[in-house]
Amino acid sequence: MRRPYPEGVRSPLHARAAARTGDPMAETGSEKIPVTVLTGYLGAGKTTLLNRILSEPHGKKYAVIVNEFGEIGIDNDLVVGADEEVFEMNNGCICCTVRGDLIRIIDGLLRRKGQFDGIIVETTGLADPAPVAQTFFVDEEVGAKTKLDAVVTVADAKWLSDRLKDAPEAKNQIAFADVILLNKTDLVSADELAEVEGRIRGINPYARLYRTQKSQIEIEKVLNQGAFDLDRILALEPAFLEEGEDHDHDHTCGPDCGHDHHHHDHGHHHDHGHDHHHGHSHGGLKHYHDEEMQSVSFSTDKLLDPDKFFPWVQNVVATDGANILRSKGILAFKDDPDRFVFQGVHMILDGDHQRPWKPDEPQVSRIVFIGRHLPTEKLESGFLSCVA
Ligand SMILES: Nc1nc2c(ncn2[C@@H]2O[C@H](COP(=O)(O)OP(=O)(O)OP(=O)(O)O)[C@@H](O)[C@H]2O)c(=O)[nH]1
Repeated sequence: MRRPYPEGVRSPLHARAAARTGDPMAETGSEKIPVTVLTGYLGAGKTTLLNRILSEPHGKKYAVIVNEFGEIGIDNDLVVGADEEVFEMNNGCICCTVRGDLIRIIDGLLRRKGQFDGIIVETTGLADPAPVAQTFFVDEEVGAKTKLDAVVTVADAKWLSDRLKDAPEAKNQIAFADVILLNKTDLVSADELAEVEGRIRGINPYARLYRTQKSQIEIEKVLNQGAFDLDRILALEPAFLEEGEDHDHDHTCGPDCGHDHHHHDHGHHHDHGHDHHHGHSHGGLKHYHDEEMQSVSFSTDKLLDPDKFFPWVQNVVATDGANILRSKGILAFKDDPDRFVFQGVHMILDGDHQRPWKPDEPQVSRIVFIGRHLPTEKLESGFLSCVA
């Protein structure tokens, strides 16, 4: 049975935080099939990367799902690897039909469980990755058996800067990424490369970034990244935050440009308007922005109250979800020995217990929002008001 979020999200998410019994494997989702979403603007080098992954002697079997936009199936013919099964989604409308297609294909794959180790979804260069990524949160059956491992974005070192000016999808693809391949480095000078890297960092300071030619990269840096494991991403943060801000005045789409507005939940309004805690004494506020796209993160070493946190974060995404592309967090709740990790795409949230906090590990809660026009101070004071 499928239950579309968001009305369902309240109980499952909260219930999972509360439930301390049951099968621990199911709780952590460690048996779920990892899904890698491969994105990047037209011609950036996605298929090149996919072929590279599939050609390596990794001894694993991946199912590949190719999403094309208004084209006749070409990409699937370009994908190598006779052993791999390639499924094609070919629909005009990225926003709605693709999700249905994707769910249907994955459902079919799951019925043949055990035959593959991972799923790779190559999206069209014109796709906003949000609806694809959301599928893994929205659909209950798909979400129960698969987990979004990472969004991997291939960026064209030569053309990305231009596309950031005129193609909102290109910006979203960067903003969504957990891993970025800055590809085609052979086509630009060292200065140009530094410039485009700065622009990428202006949009997304958290992703792991690799400079590549012909999408050449070790497979371990792309697959099985565990996007849920924010440690790594957040560990990188301070250095990136010091690289300076990138002020460009590109116009990108407004809050209404998202392609997933058909399931918004507008039923709640925000009431966390307090503006105290502007000081950063709790580990504080960090932000980085390029005029429109921002990343803000907060942390606290005080334990959180789940009964405060979940209503708050659900209210935040219900209110500002159109502007929040991604949210991620590692949380330490009172009376809970486990780390709770969550991530969201726009107004859809998902989360689970991950593993026990280690004895010597500081129980610091960290949360990141990536998006446009973020109400930074409101977010910070709201987050800090969730302290138990
Ligand atoms: N010079 C240069 N060319 C590259 C590099 N990587 C890929 N290419 C070429 O760029 C072209 C596009 O690569 P693809 O891998 O098909 O790109 P894609 O992102 O799958 O393209 P779409 O399917 O159109 O979205 C091909 O001709 C590649 O050979 C690189 O690092 N340097």
